[in-house]
Amino acid sequence: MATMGQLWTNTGSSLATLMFIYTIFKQFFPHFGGHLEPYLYRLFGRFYPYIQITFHEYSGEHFKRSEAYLGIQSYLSKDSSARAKKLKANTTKGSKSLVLSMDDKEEITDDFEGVRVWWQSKKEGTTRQSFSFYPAADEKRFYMLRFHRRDREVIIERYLEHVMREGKTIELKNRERKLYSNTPEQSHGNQTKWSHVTFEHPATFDTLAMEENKKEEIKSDLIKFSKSKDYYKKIGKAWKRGYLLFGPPGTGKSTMIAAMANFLEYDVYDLELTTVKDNTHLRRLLIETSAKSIIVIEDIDCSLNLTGQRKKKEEEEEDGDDKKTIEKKMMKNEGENKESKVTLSGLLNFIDGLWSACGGERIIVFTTNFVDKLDPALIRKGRMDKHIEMSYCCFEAFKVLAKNYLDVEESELFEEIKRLLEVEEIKMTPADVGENLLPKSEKEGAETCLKRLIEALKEEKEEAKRKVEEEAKEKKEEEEEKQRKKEKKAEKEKKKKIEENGEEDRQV
Ligand SMILES: Nc1ncnc2c1ncn2[C@@H]1O[C@H](COP(=O)(O)OP(=O)(O)OP(=O)(O)O)[C@@H](O)[C@H]1O
Ligand SMILES: [Mg+2]
Repeated sequence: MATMGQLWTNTGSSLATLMFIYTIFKQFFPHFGGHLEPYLYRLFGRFYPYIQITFHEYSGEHFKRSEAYLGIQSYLSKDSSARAKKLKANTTKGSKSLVLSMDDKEEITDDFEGVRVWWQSKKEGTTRQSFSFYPAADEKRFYMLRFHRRDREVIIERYLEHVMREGKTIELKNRERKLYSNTPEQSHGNQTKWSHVTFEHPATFDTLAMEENKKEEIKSDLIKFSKSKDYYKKIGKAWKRGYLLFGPPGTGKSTMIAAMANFLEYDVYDLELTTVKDNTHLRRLLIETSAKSIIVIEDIDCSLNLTGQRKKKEEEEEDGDDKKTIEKKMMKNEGENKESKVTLSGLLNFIDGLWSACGGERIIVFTTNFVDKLDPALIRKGRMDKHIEMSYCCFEAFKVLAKNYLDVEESELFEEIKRLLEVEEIKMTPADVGENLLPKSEKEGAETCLKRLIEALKEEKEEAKRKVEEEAKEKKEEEEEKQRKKEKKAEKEKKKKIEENGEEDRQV
């Protein structure tokens, strides 16, 4: 004999079947039994053990597609392309590839923590033929999530959050990344000051010529940062990190930024400080940046004219509080340079003032060729948390370039190159090494390119030798000049003293 439980289950499933038939029936005869519907649903609800949640495509104002709907669409795209029989392909604005999602009336299942749920893509709307720019006016699309009521807690408390998080991640992965730059204010009136193009720089950490352990250190630092949302919250710090890249021109600072952006899949905001009118404008630009982005200020020393100012400072006063003095200089700079009134304190505020905490998950990168000339206040830890020196090409870095440029991992010419770089300590930037390794015609093989590099390195050595000799000569001449001046001065003083003594004798 059937137990009571089984009886209820059977009744429940029969009612569910009835309800299903009724829904299909309704699609063909939409006006039938409208007044009965509330009673039917109430009766049905008593036995039907499932809960349904709908997520509409357009909710709220401004015809903006709902974030939840888009998140679910992305989340389901990974499963639906494998499981659903009818798929729909879409190009979404800002997405780099086609988004496949299940077609209307399709259903797929999903499992989470041992709980099964059903997702259905649905559409409701009029059959009337009309024209509208907004599909929401005629058709209302939505996703319907169905789950057993005993799983309510798991779904509400964890599953939905999981869907949104995963969906966001897929969305971010699929989106076209952008390179923003700030344009001079006058041409844009009150509109947003960032303009953008698609970011397509091919540099990656694999193509970056650098010691392997240094690369790994930077990569793990970036990964740690991107996964530390809760940690930053716990320690009460805004979720951002500052990097200072310094080194001579052509050592890969800009390339490193591109590699970082590609590694983290972040957007890049290239901030040109000289076109920023004042501190308020700078703050506004910061607010307009999105999360998951790298804000770059290249050649910070040139942007704020700190080097020139610093020279004057050294002449004027030997010691004193660095920050105050530079700030003073920058105030002066305001008068001299009508175009930009950004001050050091404005920039410091930009990096770690209260506004900088808006949005979160941002990396700020400064690059400079002259790290010693920068204000210590600007680059202290906490503002620029990680200082990375980009230096001349070492043998390990050369091997990366040889592999990338020539597909060569071993060659007998490597020994000579190693000797020149390590024993002779010849300094050549990765940019120059790369240029020498680059085949200049179809006929040029790897060996020709490597030999060209060896020649160039030797030339560099001669050049360096010449430079050292020249510098020594200049120094010697300077010393001699100094000595001459000193002797002249001593002679003058001696003469003066004799004259004074003679005067005194006469008076006596
Ligand atoms: N470490 C490197 N690894 C791979 N390629 C490099 C590296 N350094 C330089 N290059 C090559 O040299 C070119 C110039 O490098 P990059 O613009 O990154 O130098 P930089 O340090 O930013 O110079 P600058 O100080 O003048 O801005 C790049 O296009 C890249 O191809
Ligand atoms: Mg650069």
